[in-house]
Parts: sequence; structure tokens; C-alpha cells
Amino acid sequence: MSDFSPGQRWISDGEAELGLGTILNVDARSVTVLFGASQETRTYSSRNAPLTRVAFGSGDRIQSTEGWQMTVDDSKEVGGLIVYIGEDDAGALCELPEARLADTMQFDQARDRLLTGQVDRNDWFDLRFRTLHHHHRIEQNPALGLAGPRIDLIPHQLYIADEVARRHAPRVLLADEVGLGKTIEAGLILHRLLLTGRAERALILVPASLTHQWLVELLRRFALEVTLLDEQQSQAHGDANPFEAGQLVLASQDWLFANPHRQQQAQTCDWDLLIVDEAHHLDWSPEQSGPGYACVEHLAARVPGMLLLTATPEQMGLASHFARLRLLDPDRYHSLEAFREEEAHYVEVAEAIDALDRLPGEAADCERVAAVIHEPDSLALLDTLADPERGDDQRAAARAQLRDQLLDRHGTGRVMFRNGRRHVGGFPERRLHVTELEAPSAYRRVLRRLARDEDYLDELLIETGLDHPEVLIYPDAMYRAMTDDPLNTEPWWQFDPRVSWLLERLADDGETGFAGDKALVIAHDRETAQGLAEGLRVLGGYQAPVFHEGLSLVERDRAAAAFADEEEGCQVLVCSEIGSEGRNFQFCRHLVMFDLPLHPDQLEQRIGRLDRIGQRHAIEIHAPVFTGSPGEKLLRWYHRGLDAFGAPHGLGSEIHAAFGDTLADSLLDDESLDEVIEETRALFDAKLEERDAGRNRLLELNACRHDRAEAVIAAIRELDADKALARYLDQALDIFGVDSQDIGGGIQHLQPSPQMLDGLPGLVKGEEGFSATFSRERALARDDVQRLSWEHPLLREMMGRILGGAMGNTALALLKHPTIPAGRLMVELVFRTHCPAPKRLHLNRFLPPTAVRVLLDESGANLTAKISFTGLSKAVKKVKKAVARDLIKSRHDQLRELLDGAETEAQRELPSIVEAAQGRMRAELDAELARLEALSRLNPAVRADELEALRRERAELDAAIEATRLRLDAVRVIVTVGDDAR
Ligand SMILES: Nc1ncnc2c1ncn2[C@@H]1O[C@H](COP(=O)(O)OP(=O)(O)OP(=O)(O)O)[C@@H](O)[C@H]1O
Repeated sequence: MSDFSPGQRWISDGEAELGLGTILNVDARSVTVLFGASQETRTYSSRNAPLTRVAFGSGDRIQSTEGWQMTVDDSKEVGGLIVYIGEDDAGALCELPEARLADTMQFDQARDRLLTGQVDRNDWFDLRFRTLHHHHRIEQNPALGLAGPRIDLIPHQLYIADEVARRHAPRVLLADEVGLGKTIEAGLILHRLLLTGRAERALILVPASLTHQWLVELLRRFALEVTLLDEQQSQAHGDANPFEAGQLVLASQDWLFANPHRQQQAQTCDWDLLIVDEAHHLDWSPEQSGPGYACVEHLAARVPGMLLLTATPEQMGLASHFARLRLLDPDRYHSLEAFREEEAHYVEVAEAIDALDRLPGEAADCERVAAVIHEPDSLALLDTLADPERGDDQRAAARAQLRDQLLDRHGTGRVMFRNGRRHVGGFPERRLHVTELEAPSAYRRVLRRLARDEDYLDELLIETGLDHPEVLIYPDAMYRAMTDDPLNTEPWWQFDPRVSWLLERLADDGETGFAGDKALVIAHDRETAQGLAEGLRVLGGYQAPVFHEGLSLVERDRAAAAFADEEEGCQVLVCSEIGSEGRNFQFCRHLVMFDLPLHPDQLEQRIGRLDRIGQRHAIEIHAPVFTGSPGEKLLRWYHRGLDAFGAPHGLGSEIHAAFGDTLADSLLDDESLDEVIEETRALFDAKLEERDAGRNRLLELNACRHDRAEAVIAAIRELDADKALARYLDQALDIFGVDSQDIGGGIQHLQPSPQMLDGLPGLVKGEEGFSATFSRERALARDDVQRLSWEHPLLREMMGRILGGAMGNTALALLKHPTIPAGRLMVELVFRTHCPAPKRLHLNRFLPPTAVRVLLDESGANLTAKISFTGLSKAVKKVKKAVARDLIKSRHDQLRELLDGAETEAQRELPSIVEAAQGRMRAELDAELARLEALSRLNPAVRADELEALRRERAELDAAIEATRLRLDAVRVIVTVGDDAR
């Protein structure tokens, strides 16, 4: 195109938001344009520059660089430049050369773009309308934010995510048993909060050993990119606050808790959500709080949302557990005593819930229920349920409602979610294999002396510097510490029979051997783990990676990856106690307890590495112990006293608190041990019964309401099966310049074409792109294949760009029609509801941008109902841009009038849209408000600020919906042509 001249005003077709450009320079090949408002300069090839000349017509309002405005009557050309002639606001005749048009004049609105001759491709318009339509649908879907992640649809996780993420600034303790998917639940909650605009910034604090695993899970399963912050990264930011570097920041607790300066920086940022994994490490006692607790306490006072994750909430004692609940809600959890007392009452509530199933029946059951309900609505439901005259359906509905009310209104269920294997089901069996070995003489010597001489234990503690009872149950550590003993000349692993036993098992292809299988070995001490790995290497030629807290993160990840690799990976991984917490090793089924931990929760954490979602085999737990040793006694206590190798029961802390000390004193004495075991068992059985009846029963019942979970799953499945997604994606990829190739097996490869519009996630010109599938199952089976859904970042980016920009908001097309004479005009207008409201209100769930389509013929008659969008879309033909511009220029005045007329037509639709949205909003929020109000009278776990926030939210939503306006979003001009037209 050679008709560029310096000083002319043009506008970018693809980037209308740059504003009005001025031609700076033109040569044979290129044209350079300055966009004054955005201070951008662009150089284009003059042959195919994506630019449109701006030419105003009669009636248009234009603005000068000095700020005065005029209405155009006419124009003339002087030296290749347009001079506009018209009236200013005072009615005086004036002229404005185009060079003096204000740079800030906006041309992204459909009306302005159309009337100044800027038309986009017809298929862009088409895509825009479809985008609006799908966006409207998806935003209201109850599964929004839960449907995209690459996860199996596991009911208890989806229930929790749905329940928590719908709350205002959720603050909860995710306390599912080990390996049931707390990370996944936290990821789902975060994902939904981000997608619905309820959160924008989150800080995630995890033990150093888990940073990489979190990073990978968030990216691979949730397509969330987080900034991993450590000291080195932070220093690279100089004086700036490194926590401002990303929206989602992941940091290691070990680093942050030890670094007051960085803590201060983290506290000064605005976060919407704080996530703390392995929160049982945040220890607190009435006398003192640990550094981790103090740091999180400061953050908790400022950050509105908080998720604490732990599988063993009571590992550090009940007081510590209470203190963590207090972090979540200081008003509710103010007194440990009151908390204890309240718990005693849960048995009655749980019994009442069970009694519901037996009603109508015994009068005692009715009284049991009546004793715990006081609200009139609940009493009315009980009347219905207890009345034998009522029909089955009526009674079933009342039973379900009453059960929900009881669960809702009592207990810690709102703050704490705990699912157990027993409740979730489908977990593999655990099998314990004990091998008794004879203790080597180096250990026996000490044990014999201990048995003979009562005072020797004190001496031993001083000599080794170890604690009691560790010195007894970790004989290799004791041996290592006795450095002055002249008999201790060789490394412990040279003579410790557990090492040769392990070597035999690794090569054994019998039933309990590990040949051809992987084995995870856990030892308490880091030095034991290191020594053992050395022993395996020297004595058996095994290259066993070691995994312990002293390794750098990269080294740990390397060790875990070397173990995980199915084909080339190593057979055995040796871990220290703390080093493996939270890690995923469910691909392995043999667990070797090289020794035993002292706390039952740690024992459960060990088994939890393998007994996780995804484990397909029975778990074989191998424990080599020395006959008659303290270690063997400890095993007996675990096994017989509290069935610690069976399914998890969550009673470990209580039992340990009651018997830990007595047990330690009995480790050298068989007789007293038998007594301890007996007493432990008695307490364990009693607690088990109590647990099943009381608090844990309530927690379990509350942690997953199956009907709600099933409803969420059904909504997700509906989105998974949405055929429209593939059609939409095809069209969008084509328009955005992404090549898509079917590579078989339901997988497609997406690759940037040279024409691709920049800035699409995961796609960079010149690079190879990525493979993706619509199938949840296929994506779960293949880590290298992404899952395509409406929530995938690529789709969200494309939809966001279309709806947020001018792309496709004008078009012109030709229509061949047998009965309409050639040269007739039609305009197809799409109006969009506009409803400014803070993002946190997530107004879109009630009133997502809604399209109102209006089709007028040139006389202004409304044809909308007669000709559908799809019908018309299929019939129209594209036209060259230059032809389109000329057509628009020639029909400028007529088009202006039609645009005005269409607005009146569209406005007629607005009241019903507003009314419907208000109805949806009120129904949902009023019900939620009524539920919370009722709850708050009985259950102080409902925070007053939560109620207040909900009332405010309702009022704000009401006002925002009321103020909804319609704006023209896109317009297509359709011109009829004769049969020979092209
Ligand atoms: N819905 C799911 N779909 C696919 N994989 C899942 C799902 N839920 C959990 N997993 C897998 O199961 C394993 C355990 O999940 P996760 O790490 O979230 O458990 P956790 O409760 O946090 O464990 P821990 O108590 O050890 O911290 C992980 O490998 C995770 O990827």
C-alpha cells in the first residue's frame, strides 16, 4: 500500500488500544507510526501493514490536541492530509487538520471503529460472539475452577474444595489422613479462588524438602506458575521486596522461619491467601511458641484467607493443635479449657445424627435428637420425621435436612476437615513382616551391661550425648557416639545384620523379597541413612540414593527422581525420618522400617509415603529387629498396644502422651512392658470407641457430604463432555495463528505458526509448542500431555483477549439472498451487559457478561427473532477490507442511524436480565445468610466478620447488578449482493 503520508492518522487493527497513530516516516518498504498516547513506535512493512486510516464523517465528534471538541460536517484534503470542517461546542464554524487530532482519542469501541472504517475479519466477529456465549455459560457453572485441574475426581477432595472456596476469605485446617490429597485440596481451592477473582496473591510456605514437589504439582496439575523464593533469589532483588516478585510465591519454611528480615518483608505484602503445609511443625505451648508459629501468627493477623495442612494435627499435643485452630480464628478458639469441654458434647451430637436413621421409632431416639436441637426450624423437621403418618419421601427429606443442620451447627467442621481412609475407602491393605535378628556383639555388650547395672544408663547418656530412650532404640547411633571405646574400630554397617538382611531381601525374588521391585528404607537418623547407603554400596554394589534433611533441595529432588524412574531408576532409596515427610512414593510397595520412630504419628507419616492415593498394591512393611532389644519391645508396643501398622486411626498423639514416658522406662524390662502394652491397649480401645462416637465421627461426617460431592462431580463431568469446547478451540487457534495437528490417541500437538499473535501461554514463535488432550484420563496417564479445558491458561488467555480488547468487534460481510434485492443493508449488533464491581465479589457467577443480539434491516425493522446468529453466520461471505471500508464510507449516515435505533431495541431486554440475576443472587446469598445466622447462634466457629462480610457482599452485589448497563460490544454490517457478486 503506497498511500501513506507523514502526518496522516492511522490506527492499528490488532492493537486498537494503542490509540491514534501518526505516520512518522514512509519509505519504499516500511512505514513508521508513532502512537502518542501510549508512547509506542511501530514499524510495519508498507505492503501489508495492519493499519486502517482514520477518516471521520458527518456527525462524528472529534477532539483536538488542545482539548476542544467539534462535530464534523464535512472534510477536505490538503496535500494528502484531511482537514475536518464543522462546529465547535459554542456553535462556531471551525477546522481541524488531522495532524492536530488528540492522540488520546479511543478507537476500540465498536461504534467508533466501524464509523471510522475499521473492520475486522468476519470470522473474528464470529469468534467474538461465540466467546461471549461460552464465557457466559462457563462463568455460571458451579464447577468453575474445579473442572480444569488434571486430577481424578475424588469426592472428598471436591467436596472440601467446593465448600471452602465458596466462603469469604476461607480459613481452614485441612487435616485429612496422610496421603489423602491435602495438597490437591489446597491446589483446588487456590485455583478456584484465582479463577473467580476472589484471590489474586497467595503465599505458600512448605518444608524445604517439599518446595519442588509443590512447584511441580501446582504447575502440572493446576497449570499455576509460582515464583519459588529463596535467599539467593531474594538477594537478586537488591533493596526491593522480593515477595512482590510474583502473584503466587512459594517459599521454604526452614528459610523464612529462620530469617526475621525476610519475614518482615513477607508481612508487608498484600496477600489474599496463606497456605502452610505440614502445619504440625508450628508448635506452641502456653509458655512459648516456636519461630514458625510466631511467623505464621503475624502473617495470619494480616492475611484474610488461610489454609493450614497437616495429616497429624495433634502430633505436637492438643495444646498445639488448639493453638493452630486459634491461628485460624482467634475469637472462636480463645480458651483451651472451653475447647476441651465442648468436645465432650460432640458424642451426643454424633449419637443424635445416628438416631436420625432410626426415626420414627423408639421414643428414646427422638429424645436423643431433641436434646441437641433448639432452633424452631430443626424442631419442625424433627416433628415431620417422628410422625409415622407422613410419607416416606417427606420423612427422607426432613431426615437429610436435619442431618445437614446438625452437622453444620455443631463441632469444628467448619474450620477443620478430616477425612480418614475408613470413610473414603478403596485403600490397599497394609501387611507387617517382622524379622528377628540376633544383635551383633557390639550392641549386645552394651545391652547386657545395661541389664546388669542400673547406673550404667546414666553413664551411657553422658558418654554418648544421646537422649533417653533414643540411646536404647538406635543402637547404631549409640555405637557411633561411643568414639572412645577401643573396640569400636569399624563402621557400624560392616557388622550390623540389618544391612546384610536388607541386601539379601533386595536380591530375593521370593514372596517377601524385593527383587524386581522398589523398596523405600526409612531410618530415624540422617547418619544412619548415610551409613546404610554406604554399606549397601560397599557390601552389595547397590547405588542407593540417600534422602535426608542435610541435602540441598536439588540433591533431594535428584535422589527422589532417581528412585522414581521406572526404567532406569534405582531399586532402593534410603531416607531419614524428616527428610521424606510429605513426599510421594506410592509407586513403591515395600517399606523397610530400618528402625522405628518414637512417635506414632511419625510412624504413620512413614507409611503414608507409600499408602497414598495412586497406590495399587498391598503395602508390605518390613521391620528387622534385634531379638529382645528395646527396638523389638517398641515394635511390640506399637503393634499390640495400638495397632500402629494397621490402618491409621489418629489416636497416636493421645496414646503417646499417656504412655510415652512409661514406655521409655519399660524398654529394658519385659515384664513391665507387658503391663504397659496391656494398659495401652485398654486405653486405645476405649479411645477408638469414643472417637467413633464423638469428635472424629462428627469430623468424618462433616468432611465429605456425598450428595454435594456428587453434584460437583456431575457438573465437572458435564464440562468435561462439552463438545462445544473442541469446536471453539479449533476456531480460536486458527484465528490466533496456532497450528494444531492430530497426533493420534486423542492427542493434538499445538504449535505456533509464523503469524501467531504473541503472548499466548506455552507458545513461543520458533519453539515447538505442546501436546494436549481433552480427555481427563489420558492427561492423567501422561505427564507430557496437557489437559485442555475451558480453564486451561491458553483458552483463558484467548477468551480474555477477545473480550477485553477490540478484536472482532466490527465486521462487514456479504449476503446472497434470493428475495432481498442487492445493495440492501442489515446490521447485526451485539450488546453486552456492563456491570463494574470489585473482582472479589465474583459478580460473574450471577451476571456474567451477557450478550443481547439485535438484527435490523435498513428500515430499522427488528429481524432478531426471525434470523438466528448461526443461520446468518453460515450464509454470509467475507469481503476484502478495502471494499468493506468503501462500503461503510458510502453508507456512513445510514449506519449511524441504525446504530442508534438498535440501542433502543436492546435496552428493552435489560430489565429482565437484571431481574433474573438479582433473583439468582438473592436466592443463593439469602439462603447462605440464613444458614450462617442459624449456625452462628449455636456454633461459634462461624465468625462474626464472616456474617458481616456476607451481608455486605449481598448489598454490594445488589447495587452492582441494579446499575447494569448495556454497551455495544460488536457490530457486523451485512450487505446483500446479486448472484454474480464475489
Ligand atoms: N484427585 C487426585 N488425582 C490424582 N492424583 C491425586 C489426587 N489426589 C491425590 N493424588 C496424588 O496422591 C498423592 C497424595 O496426595 P497429596 O500429596 O495431596 O496428599 P497429602 O494429604 O498432602 O499427603 P501428606 O499427608 O503426605 O502431606 C500425590 O501423589 C497426589 O498427586
